[in-house]
Amino acid sequence: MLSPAIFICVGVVAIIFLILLSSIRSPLSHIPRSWHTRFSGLSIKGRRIHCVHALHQKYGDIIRLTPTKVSVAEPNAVTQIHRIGDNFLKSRWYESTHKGRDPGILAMQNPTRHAQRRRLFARAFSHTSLTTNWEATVREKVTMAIHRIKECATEGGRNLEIGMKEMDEKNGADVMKWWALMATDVIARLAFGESFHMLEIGRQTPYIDAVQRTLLGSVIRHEIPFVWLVPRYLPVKNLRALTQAKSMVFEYGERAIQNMRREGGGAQNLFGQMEAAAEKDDGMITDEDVKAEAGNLIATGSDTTAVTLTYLVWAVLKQPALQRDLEAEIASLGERLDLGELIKNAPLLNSVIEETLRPYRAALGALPRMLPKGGARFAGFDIAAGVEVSTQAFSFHRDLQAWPEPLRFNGYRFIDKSAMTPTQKALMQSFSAGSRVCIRIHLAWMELRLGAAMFFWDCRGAQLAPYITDDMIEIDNQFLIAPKGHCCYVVL
Ligand code: HEM
Repeated sequence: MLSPAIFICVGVVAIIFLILLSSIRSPLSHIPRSWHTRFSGLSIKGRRIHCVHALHQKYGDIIRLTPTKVSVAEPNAVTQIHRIGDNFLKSRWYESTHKGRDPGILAMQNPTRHAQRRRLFARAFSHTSLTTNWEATVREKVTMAIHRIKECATEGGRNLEIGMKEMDEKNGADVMKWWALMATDVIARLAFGESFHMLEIGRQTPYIDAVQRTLLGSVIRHEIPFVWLVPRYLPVKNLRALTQAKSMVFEYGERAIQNMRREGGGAQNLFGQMEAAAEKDDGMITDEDVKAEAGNLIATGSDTTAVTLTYLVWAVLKQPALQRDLEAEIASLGERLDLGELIKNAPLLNSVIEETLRPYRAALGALPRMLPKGGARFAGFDIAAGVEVSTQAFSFHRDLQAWPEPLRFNGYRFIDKSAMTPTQKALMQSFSAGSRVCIRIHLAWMELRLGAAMFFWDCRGAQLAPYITDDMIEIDNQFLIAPKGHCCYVVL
């Protein structure tokens, strides 16, 4: 019988042999790479976007990440991958995170099913439908968030004066927390037909904890699959909660179905509207679809907006001259802060939002796609069909050739859009592009405009709390990005 030591040695030799074999047989041997990505992608896990960016800076715009995966930052290639009709389908990773269940619109691979699902969402999420049916709800939630921020920031300012300097609710308003509660309350109203009242209670519900665990679980499963197998067999509560979160999210979707049945196809019920659209379209939306999409809406619609608004406030408060200019522009618009006015007559506000989305677009990391039949040629490199290519906005939104001083936050950068070069226009993919562009782009813009405008109207003169360091705001990334300290406190 083999001793355990021999057994382990044979296993290690077999693994090394397989790694060498996959490296030798890789169809990507001609693509620039570091010595380690020639063999595996293990070294880029963890701080993925930073590692991939560093590799791009060293080896160029087209690099090999593993023996079977490529990352692309060359402007023409990025545009081609995210263009309508070029058939770069989402990679298998998306659907693998939803084994055995409807993946929902974000993860769907099949282009026909995806187009059908998008059509069902289209009417409810058009700019006109949103302003007619949802502006009042969004405005109400933003107003409440700003009220809570102002309250905490004012108390924080007073306490700091008397020398209380610890990072604490009493010493400032954590804008990241309040933006997250605001965005989640908005999307819960849309998806479930009821508010979760998180702004009123000041914290997130267990359901939102479960949604966040689901996202974390998907990332772990993708990045380190063998580690994912372990938690379900360990008697540790938090680890088991991680693996059970997805079922909880799915089951909670029942609430969305009940509300949909109660409210029918009314303008204030998203799924009711989708069901009505499906009937007209000769299609259908099942209860399972509603459950999947309700969870998806919460996952995609909360932290994306909250992180963007957090970085926006931080970046503006870091530059007092920019803050003064922005506050003056908002003050000139009148107390109502009409959405039409914010779109047409607030060039600095819109420029600051776009500039925030450049280095801090919430989904800055890799968006993986499969190369279609016939493969592609990117920047002189032929890549075979079926290979996974990903683009990461973290790299092409700070491309040294495309953007002057890409690492500087320049709130005035997008004031004169006619001065943008064709490359900048092609690369500025704040909400991605092509057929998989963010479907709630109008809702996101509404929340960003109202959130930023009301903040700089009501919290004029706000400052970053003294204990908020640049290091705490550094980008941490999983699927989305977030400040490393997971908070950003301000005082008045
Ligand atoms: C500032 C806020 C936001 C940013 C920066 C953002 C960004 C993005 C990006 C980059 C994608 C492409 C993802 C991919 O290819 O895998 C995307 C897709 C998507 N986003 Fe957003 N998003 C934002 C807000 C929202 C909100 C508020 C919702 C929901 C209420 C939402 C729902 C979705 C959905 C469902 C998709 C998938 C679309 C499809 O595949 O057809 N997003 N978003």
